[in-house]
Amino acid sequence: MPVDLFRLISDGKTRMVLNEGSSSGETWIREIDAAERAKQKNDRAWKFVLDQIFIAGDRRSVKECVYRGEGNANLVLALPCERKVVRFRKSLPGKADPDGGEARTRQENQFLRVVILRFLGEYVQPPEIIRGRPEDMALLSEAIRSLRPESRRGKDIVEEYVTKYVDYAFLPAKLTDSLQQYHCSRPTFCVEIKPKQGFRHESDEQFQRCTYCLTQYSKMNSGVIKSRSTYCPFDLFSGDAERMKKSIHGLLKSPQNNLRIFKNGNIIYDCNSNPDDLEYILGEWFVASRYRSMEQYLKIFVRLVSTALLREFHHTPMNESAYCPLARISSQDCDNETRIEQELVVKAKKLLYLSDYECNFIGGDLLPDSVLGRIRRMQQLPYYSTDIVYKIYLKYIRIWNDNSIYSSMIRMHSSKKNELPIRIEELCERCESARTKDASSAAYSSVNPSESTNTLKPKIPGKNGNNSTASADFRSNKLDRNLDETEGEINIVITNDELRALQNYLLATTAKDCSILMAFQEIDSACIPNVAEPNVVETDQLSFLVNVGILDVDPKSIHCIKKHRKRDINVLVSVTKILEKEV
Ligand SMILES: O=P(O)(O)O[C@@H]1[C@@H](OP(=O)(O)O)[C@H](OP(=O)(O)O)[C@H](O)[C@H](OP(=O)(O)O)[C@H]1OP(=O)(O)O
Ligand SMILES: Nc1ncnc2c1ncn2[C@@H]1O[C@H](COP(=O)(O)OP(=O)(O)OP(=O)(O)O)[C@@H](O)[C@H]1O
Repeated sequence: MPVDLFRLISDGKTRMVLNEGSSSGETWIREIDAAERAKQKNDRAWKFVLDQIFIAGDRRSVKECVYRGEGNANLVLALPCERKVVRFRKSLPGKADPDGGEARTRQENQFLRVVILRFLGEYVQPPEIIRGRPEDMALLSEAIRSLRPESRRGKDIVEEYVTKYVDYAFLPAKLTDSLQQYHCSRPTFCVEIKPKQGFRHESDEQFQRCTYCLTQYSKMNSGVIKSRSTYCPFDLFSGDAERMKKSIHGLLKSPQNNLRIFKNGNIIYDCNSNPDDLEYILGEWFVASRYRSMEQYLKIFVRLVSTALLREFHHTPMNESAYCPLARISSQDCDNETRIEQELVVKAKKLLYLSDYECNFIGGDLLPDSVLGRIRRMQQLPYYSTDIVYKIYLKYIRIWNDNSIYSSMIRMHSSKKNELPIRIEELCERCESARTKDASSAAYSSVNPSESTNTLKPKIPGKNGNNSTASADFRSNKLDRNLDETEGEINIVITNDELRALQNYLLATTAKDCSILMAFQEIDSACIPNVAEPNVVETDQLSFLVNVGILDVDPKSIHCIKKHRKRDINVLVSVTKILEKEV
């Protein structure tokens, strides 16, 4: 834009330029006007967010009901007037993205719309992106500090780009609006389950226990939990009534970070609760039931939750073409180089065998459009064994980063045939030309969503093989990214199948870490509103309106492959340590 024009616009004299203007000047002005309108709209949206969070007129105290929860990466606050939540990315001190999280947030949003929706359909509702002000983040962070669990306070909310999602702890207005005529205002109860891994590939069948059950040993060993849970994801994903009941009982007994119950958006049962409180909680929930014993309450709870997990709520096309098998790999890719030390594996296997307990890996039928069916199907995406995925990771990590891997994935999933978007030779040329450019130039230069899908910019390795910009990897703030000297070679070309294996492994990881939220509101059977049939569940002479959503479907950083390798070794060490004492 010409400097004079810029000055005039920033002086607010746009009309004058329009009168004199050239056509290109007018285009600039239209763009600036649109940008200004968008900014004003964003500022209003942000103010509305803050007004719902802070106590009126006091920007230092938040309303108690707004803190919803947090995980490792994000903190979530409820927006009570809108039935929405706002999700803030957390960062370690000094590790926030320099662009306020803009590039990452935009790519995550695009990943969700283009890739995730094709797997999980309408169980996921894409968010709205809002840009807050850094000074408000500091105020917010201070004001909510006391509401946060001690163990999560190491990270803070700093980045100004935030996302606003539907609040799945409540029913959507389209279901509840019709209730108003019946003056029905019963509380909404919500059950959150983080089911974890309910499917494993044949190539990963090493142990008689599943990843979740094995991870319990390392959590015990590190003191995160006091006793191992009896919950097994394979039982939940089996679809079999008895096995599901067993798994739900396991979750209630030891909720850990896998089960939470909310009443009107407030947490009433989680890992900090006493299981003895359950009787009171369920009694309050099923107050209209003619039953009164804990056993009977549990029966209703299990039926209700199982029905919500197994029922088909939405029918949207699934991305079946993503499941085409990978080419067979050559025998040299199966060598021992990147396998976990066999001695440790054998020892753990033997101890697990002696412990005389195994997970039931038999997977039952799930309806394809049920929430469990959708999640399990995504976990089934083809990839080579975890050993080989780790090997591919080490081989290419100097060339591929989160930005390049997800840009290519988004392009692949946008294409009708699900083809890899780029010829491998083309990628090579790009790597070569990128390397000859100034190593300090940004690998992740595009924050424009349309650009980020159309250009693949491989990362430019720095001196030690480290990435030249932080933002090329989404979760750079929480991973040790100092690559060993031996890791990665630059002059090698990834094959289509290797790239697909990496991408599918990451997608499956997202599906192994997402959460399901089920909201229930009891209604009189006499006044069942005119809503779609799947949203009404009738059990034990009670009727409920139900809604189911999936959350936390963020793209996983490519470096989680390395993290998983460490986790798996740690798990086996913990298994041997604990079982040596037990068996
Ligand atoms: O590796 P896992 O299976 O222990 O899963 C991690 C979760 O641990 P969990 O076992 O569910 O307590 C972990 O959850 P917590 O922090 O333990 O609540 C995160 O969800 C982590 O994802 P990310 O690194 O934040 O993207 C999860 O890491 P990813 O596996 O998704 O990379
Ligand atoms: N759309 C939503 N509606 C209702 N509650 C939500 C929503 N999104 C998140 N929450 C609540 O906030 C909590 C933390 O959110 P989220 O799972 O996104 O955090 P995270 O840091 O990404 O988790 P993880 O540690 O699994 O990576 C959830 O467990 C859930 O209770």
